[in-house]
Amino acid sequence: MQKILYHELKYQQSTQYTTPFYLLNVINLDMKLCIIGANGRMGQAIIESAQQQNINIHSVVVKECTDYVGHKLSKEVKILHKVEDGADIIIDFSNSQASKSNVEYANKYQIPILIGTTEGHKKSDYNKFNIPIMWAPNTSITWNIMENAIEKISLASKLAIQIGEVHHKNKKDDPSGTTKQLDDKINADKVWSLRVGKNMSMHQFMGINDLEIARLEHQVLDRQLYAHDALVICKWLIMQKNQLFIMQDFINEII
Ligand SMILES: NC(=O)C1=CN([C@@H]2O[C@H](COP(=O)(O)OP(=O)(O)OC[C@H]3O[C@@H](n4cnc5c(N)ncnc54)[C@H](OP(=O)(O)O)[C@@H]3O)[C@@H](O)[C@H]2O)C=CC1
Ligand SMILES: O=C(O)C1=N[C@H](C(=O)O)C[C@H](O)C1
Repeated sequence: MQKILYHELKYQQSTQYTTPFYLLNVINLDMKLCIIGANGRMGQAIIESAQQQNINIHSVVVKECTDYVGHKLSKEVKILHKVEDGADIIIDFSNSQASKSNVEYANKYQIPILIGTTEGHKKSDYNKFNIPIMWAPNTSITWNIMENAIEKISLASKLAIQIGEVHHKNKKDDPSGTTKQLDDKINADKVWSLRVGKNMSMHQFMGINDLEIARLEHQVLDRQLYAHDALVICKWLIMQKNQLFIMQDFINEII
């Protein structure tokens, strides 16, 4: 019998991103999706991921569009519904200024919304609404589990803390929304950021004292990760009550 080496097996299995088992009951739900910022890097990744998962893309919003009817898509997607005519959920990866008015709009038509944008706005801007809202500066489920661990480590041990991030050169905000949120929670002693290449996305934590060094790092190899996990979160969000949620609410309930 031919032996398959462990690393070969892993390689064969890992060529496509698969949904972790604990999320399968969430992912099987049906929903009609609206994507805001559909022509951007994340918008395109969401379209691709939704198509792979047979999720119904109901409507899209791009910058030039003023009446919330999708048009001028750079990928071929056939959708021309108005958002308010039947979308179950809105996913917003445009920019923070747009997000503020998008949430007003979502609230008017009672459509749950995931806010994926960073920079220039804060969670408390979205306290006053009566729809399910997810505030998600980083939609990676793995990262959010790590963020939870980092918070606990920072509380439990006396460490000098450094957090850092590396992102692609086209990223508009610096430091990243993820870094800002983490720093608000753990009050790091040093925060650094770098902008390199086209696709880079990495967050890092290091805590140090005389007796130990703790390091955690999360590197995203493809935006499909953020897109896939954002869609899982949307499926969870449409079942929730009218409230502002953070990613830790989702993590605590699902995992
Ligand atoms: N939560 C998460 O996990 C992640 C969050 N992000 C965040 O998502 C946001 C988008 O990132 P990315 O896709 O890389 O950026 P892009 O610039 O590639 O995409 C943003 C898109 O939104 C469009 N846009 C701007 N204003 C509006 C508007 N008023 N209505 C509709 N569309 C609009 C832009 O058009 P134009 O180019 O013409 O201005 C562009 O097509 C950023 O804030 C980023 O930090 C990114 C990755 C993961
Ligand atoms: O713009 C990006 O790319 C990313 N933005 C988010 C952030 O600002 O934290 C999430 C992730 O880092 C990718």
